[in-house]
Amino acid sequence: MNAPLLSLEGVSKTFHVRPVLGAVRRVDALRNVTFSIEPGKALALVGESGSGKSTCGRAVIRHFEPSAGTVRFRGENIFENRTRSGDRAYLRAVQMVFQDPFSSLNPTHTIRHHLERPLRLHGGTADLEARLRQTLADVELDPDTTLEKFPHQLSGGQRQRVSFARALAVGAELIVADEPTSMLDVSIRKSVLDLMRRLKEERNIAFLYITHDIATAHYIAEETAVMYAGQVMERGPSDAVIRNPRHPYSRLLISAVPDPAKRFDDADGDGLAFTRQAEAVRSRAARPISGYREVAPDHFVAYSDADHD
Ligand SMILES: Nc1ncnc2c1ncn2[C@@H]1O[C@H](COP(=O)(O)OP(=O)(O)OP(=O)(O)O)[C@@H](O)[C@H]1O
Repeated sequence: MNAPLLSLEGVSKTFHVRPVLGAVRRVDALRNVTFSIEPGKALALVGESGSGKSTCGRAVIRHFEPSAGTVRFRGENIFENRTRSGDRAYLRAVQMVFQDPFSSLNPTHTIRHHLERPLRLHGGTADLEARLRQTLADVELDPDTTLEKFPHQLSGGQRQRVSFARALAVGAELIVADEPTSMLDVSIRKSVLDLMRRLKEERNIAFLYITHDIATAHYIAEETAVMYAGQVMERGPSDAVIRNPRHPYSRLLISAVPDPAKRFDDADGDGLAFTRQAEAVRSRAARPISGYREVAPDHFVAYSDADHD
């Protein structure tokens, strides 16, 4: 196994929500999250809404400091010994691509403007025009028809490609892609995933791929981690986790994929029984995890001491 590019060790994040009325509410958005990603590889974080996926991505881009645990990039704790030049280097090396490319593109600027600045910061002004055109070509956009356009003149898929081009322009080594295809037409999702695969293979870029679409996790990521209530329930090779999920919660999540062969213990098609069973699985999965069992090489499944109660 190569040295990881990114590793999270026991990362937790607690938010304290202060409503206008009533007591402060504690939200344990991340609880003891551990995983790592090697250069040029992808890990998919899958889970339903509110499971903590985006919080995890935001910790990696240093949007906030975890309440506990460490995040390391190339072995260095990203929250320790910070310097201005180190911060700048990290900001370039770790880029985020969001669900809605509109939110990160300025509507009043052309695509040329969006890419020129990062390219200049990263590699100076030499051959700027050629690098600009190459960067667009790298994300399969035609420089002649794209450079002078404004974001609203592009399709959703093209805009998302511009987001990836910006990450390339600054020399990203890790891209945190938070639901990058969920706002796109189904017909073009695959082409954006294909682009991500190509960036991995040809540019050695690593991905933390955040999604609730487990089928796409399999397509892009060597490893998959299933999250629920801020905890990783199961992680391992995507094939193993998706085709042979071992944690009851992973089975429940995967049963939601429209594949009749994978229904969650619902042989008689009894919807109510399924709902009851699902609730029981969720409430057990929300208990604090005590540790992980390695059920197959690099395939870890959470257990809780409370399960024996
Ligand atoms: N800034 C914040 N303040 C308070 N609570 C927060 C904050 N950010 C996230 N949370 C809470 O943390 C939990 C995890 O949220 P998170 O957005 O990480 O989940 P998610 O799996 O990415 O969900 P989604 O797919 O809907 O984005 C949720 O209960 C959310 O309400």
